[in-house]
Amino acid sequence: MVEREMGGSTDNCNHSGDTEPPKSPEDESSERPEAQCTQDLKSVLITSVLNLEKLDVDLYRGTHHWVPRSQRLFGGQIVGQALVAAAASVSDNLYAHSLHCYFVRAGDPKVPVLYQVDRTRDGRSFTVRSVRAIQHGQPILICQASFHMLQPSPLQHQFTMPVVPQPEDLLTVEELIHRYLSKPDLAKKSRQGLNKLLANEVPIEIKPVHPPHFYRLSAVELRKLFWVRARGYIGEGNMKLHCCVAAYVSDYAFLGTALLPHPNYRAQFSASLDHAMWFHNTFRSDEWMLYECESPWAGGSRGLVQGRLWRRDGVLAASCSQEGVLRVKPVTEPSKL
Ligand SMILES: CC(C)(COP(=O)(O)OP(=O)(O)OC[C@H]1O[C@@H](n2cnc3c(N)ncnc32)[C@H](O)[C@@H]1OP(=O)(O)O)[C@@H](O)C(=O)NCCC(=O)NCCSC(=O)CCCCC(=O)O
Repeated sequence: MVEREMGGSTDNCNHSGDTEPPKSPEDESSERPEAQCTQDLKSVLITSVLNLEKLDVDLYRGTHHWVPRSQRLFGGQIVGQALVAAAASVSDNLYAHSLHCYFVRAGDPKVPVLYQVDRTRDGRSFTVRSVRAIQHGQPILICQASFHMLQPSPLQHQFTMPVVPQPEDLLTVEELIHRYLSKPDLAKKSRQGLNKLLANEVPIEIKPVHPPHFYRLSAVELRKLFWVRARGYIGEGNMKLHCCVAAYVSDYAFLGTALLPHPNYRAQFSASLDHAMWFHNTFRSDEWMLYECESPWAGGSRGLVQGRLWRRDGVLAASCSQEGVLRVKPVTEPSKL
């Protein structure tokens, strides 16, 4: 499996010029001490979704775990698996620092995905890989990923992390749904929809910062903020893997951010057209990170969304950007949540 080839416990994400990769607080905190984590289930993202089968040199096969109701493959899965395939032929002293993808066809959940890697360039400081995700002989995703060696610099800056409640003070999506389901006057259609959501086996834990905005579109808050982490244990060390998990996580409920300013419309057809990520510092995708999502623009049946993944210590871990097709229809009845 590719994971074993990915250079084991090396740190392979870009650092913002530090000589030593910054320790995230969780590495020092006792939030999930290694001893306790060994009792946690190893994340299915690692054991299955991002554990590609090597078929030949630069050719891998990925399987599916969770498929959205749209029955097209989840974009984050294809991006995460493509990054695993790209990283497999990159040496341990290089770190994933960016990726750019186009989703050119819907993924078919009935068949696996093949990942064909082209070793585009091995430069002195930067290495680039191109990946085609293929089903039925046709590309569903084209992706370029770039890797950089550690090159410290005095030039460093970042935005400031938003001030929000800590994850320990918030409820998970599942806890919120159970709270909504306990309402006796909940509309039958809403109850059915929420039970379907509960049945999802999404391998990600989410704690919305503003639950009503998370479920009931309101034009008050034009940003979506939620704490997010991979379900289960991944552990320290292999930053390539954490970048692949972050790629998976970054596409979840991302495009929907473009609907926030339009509470009177809902998506009739939505799909990610592209996805770009930049990895800035080390992080643990199996520890809580704050995902700050906003939409600077929408029009012409498309919406642009941008996201920042923050470590709890305020360090910016990664930035994401995506445009999607958004065909909408008016909301006929207000949310009954
Ligand atoms: C479909 C893609 C994006 C474009 O392919 P193209 O061949 O150009 O198709 P369209 O012409 O767009 O037709 C698609 C579909 O839409 C119908 N259609 C077309 N024009 C209109 C219109 N003006 N009004 C209404 N409907 C229209 C058309 O008839 C077709 O319907 P169908 O015949 O029933 O299919 C193509 O490039 C593509 O599929 N790319 C892959 C996209 C993808 O799979 N992305 C990753 C998965 S999506 C994801 O993971 C995020 C989900 C977002 C949820 C969230 O974050 O909240």
